[in-house]
Amino acid sequence: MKTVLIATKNKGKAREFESLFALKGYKVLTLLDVPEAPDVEETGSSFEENAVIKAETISSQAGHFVIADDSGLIVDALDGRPGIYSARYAGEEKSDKANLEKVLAELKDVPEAKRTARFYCSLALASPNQETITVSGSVEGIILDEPRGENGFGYDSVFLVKDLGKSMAELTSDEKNQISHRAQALKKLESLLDTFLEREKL
Ligand SMILES: O=c1[nH]c(=O)c2ncn([C@@H]3O[C@H](COP(=O)(O)OP(=O)(O)OP(=O)(O)O)[C@@H](O)[C@H]3O)c2[nH]1
Ligand SMILES: [Mg+2]
Repeated sequence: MKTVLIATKNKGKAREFESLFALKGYKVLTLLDVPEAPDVEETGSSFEENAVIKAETISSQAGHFVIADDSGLIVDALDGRPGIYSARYAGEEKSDKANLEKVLAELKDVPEAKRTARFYCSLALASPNQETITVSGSVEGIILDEPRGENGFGYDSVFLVKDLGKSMAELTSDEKNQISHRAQALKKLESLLDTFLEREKL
């Protein structure tokens, strides 16, 4: 079976990539399968820069092609925060619960009309042999005033998907994988991936 290595240690992302790539006939490995993998420092100032840093660092160590995901929540009333700091918004321990509680507290007095937000995902495809490719996807929503739903991870339970009237955590994983920022970015990567992998053989 064809295998793809995703340079992530995030369990929620790993699950989603496993389902998304299963449809294409790929087995997914992540850095959760490589306990000795280093933590790559995200020193970039954009999602794209961080995705490229993670993909290039891991692909040069692994010696083959790798995909990395840098993603997060952009809240308009918070001037775009938590943005690239979404994973660590409430501190280095990376607690999903503490992160979303911090966002809810900051939006306490903000009315619904001003609670617009989007999830954004940048994917980078890197190899020691080729120029790195990046693609992105996003999905629009509104930040709820309390969590709804049990599925997903991160901020999903407070993110009302504009077009569906449900929080991201009220969607099944299949439903999330049809509309999410990650799914949309991956759709764009799909055709590029085939060409990229053909060139790897040259
Ligand atoms: O509710 C959510 N649904 C999503 O679909 C989603 N995608 C991203 N996020 C948030 O953004 C951070 C990424 O930060 P990030 O790209 O640096 O990843 P990470 O540090 O968690 O893992 P790694 O991939 O870097 O190893 C995550 O931790 C989450 O807080 C999401 N929240
Ligand atoms: Mg990270």
